[in-house]
Amino acid sequence: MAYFPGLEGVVVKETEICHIDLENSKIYYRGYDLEELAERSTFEETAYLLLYGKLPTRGGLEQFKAVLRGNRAPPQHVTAVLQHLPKSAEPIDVLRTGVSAMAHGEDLRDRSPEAELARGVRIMAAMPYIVAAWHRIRTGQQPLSPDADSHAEYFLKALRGSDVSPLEARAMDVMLIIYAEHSMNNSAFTAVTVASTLSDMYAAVTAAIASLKGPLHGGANVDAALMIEEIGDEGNVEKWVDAALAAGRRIPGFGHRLYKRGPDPRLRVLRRLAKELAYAKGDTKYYAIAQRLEEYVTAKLAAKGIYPNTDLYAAVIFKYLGLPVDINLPTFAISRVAGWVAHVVEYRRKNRLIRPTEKYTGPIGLKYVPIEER
Ligand SMILES: CC(=O)SCCNC(=O)CCNC(=O)[C@H](O)C(C)(C)COP(=O)(O)OP(=O)(O)OC[C@H]1O[C@@H](n2cnc3c(N)ncnc32)[C@H](O)[C@@H]1OP(=O)(O)O
Ligand SMILES: O=C([O-])CC(=O)C(=O)O
Repeated sequence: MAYFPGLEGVVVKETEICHIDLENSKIYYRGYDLEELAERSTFEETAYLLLYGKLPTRGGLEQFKAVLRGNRAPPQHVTAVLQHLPKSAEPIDVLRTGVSAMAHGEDLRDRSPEAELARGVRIMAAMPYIVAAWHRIRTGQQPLSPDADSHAEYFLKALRGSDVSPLEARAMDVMLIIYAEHSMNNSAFTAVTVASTLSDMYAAVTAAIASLKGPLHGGANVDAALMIEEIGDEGNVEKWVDAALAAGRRIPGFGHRLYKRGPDPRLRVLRRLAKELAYAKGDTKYYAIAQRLEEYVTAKLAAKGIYPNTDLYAAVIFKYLGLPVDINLPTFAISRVAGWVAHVVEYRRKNRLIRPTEKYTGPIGLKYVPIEER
């Protein structure tokens, strides 16, 4: 039997959701160039595209936005659960708990793709509230549910409790578009694996959030931000990187299972956006550190197939948007839920239980020894 550690190169499903063209450094959502979506679309429109397979008409988009608006506040018991959690709880863990809690009280017997899609949209709608409410509860403030035109603006307003500039709302919107989907990454695979047992969408998204948390996946956008803060000045980059590599550490925001021959294509958009925000805010320090990191680490590690990934500049952009560092990670989830739900629904239409196998390397035929004789 073939053995592929880390399932590298194994095809688990056919898909029409995302195509990554490694030769030409391009990503397509449902056939549309991600860079064009980042420039011309909105998160709501892109999420609709991922979920329903086509760009919405104006009426379709308005209807979708109304459904999101109508479901921003999760069932009341979810806020009550948040209010009882220890204030030290990490926002990504609280989001996992919040999404899991959303399931309670709902009749989950209908597991058809249509019913799961409707649940997925409700989860997507409520995630910004859960993350923002948790941040406010842990800092002794009341959760907010502000008026806002877009998902991005709502999230920033609910989190910060202050006005959001058009540039900030647009920057968050671009981040949500860029992070929304990326083929069979670990969290999407986790969601699909859970859903393949015919479990429900809440369970699949809860598990996907748990996967995203890890520092080899979404957690890197927190580690990259902490690294940039620790480096503190672009002049310190080389010393910091040399010391980290000498200690056998991995540099967060670098390396990728797919991008071994060049940087992550999403970087082109994010680098530009980070620069725009840096100059608009009159504070180029974090952008300069990321740029120097990109140059120095690439020069050192490209021969090994290590290039910058999305999380390097995502960390810079979130810093300029004023996000507390540990909110970077659930912000990724607020976006990626679009991809998770799209994959679960697509897979459910031709469901087959996911059940790989393994190669046993332990002993067999050992003789049982009674406990008193061991
Ligand atoms: C949105 C996302 O999820 S993007 C990914 C975010 N994750 C990170 O940024 C965390 C840092 N990066 C990593 O840990 C890895 O590059 C991964 C997990 C993303 C991809 O890993 P893999 O494809 O399994 O690469 P693999 O582990 O085989 O690494 C190949 C070699 O490069 C090294 N390497 C990989 N990433 C890094 C890094 N960030 N810094 C330094 N060295 C690295 C490995 O140690 C290994 O070296 P070796 O051959 O001397 O043992
Ligand atoms: O594809 C991956 O393995 C990780 C990644 O970049 C993502 O999920 O956006």
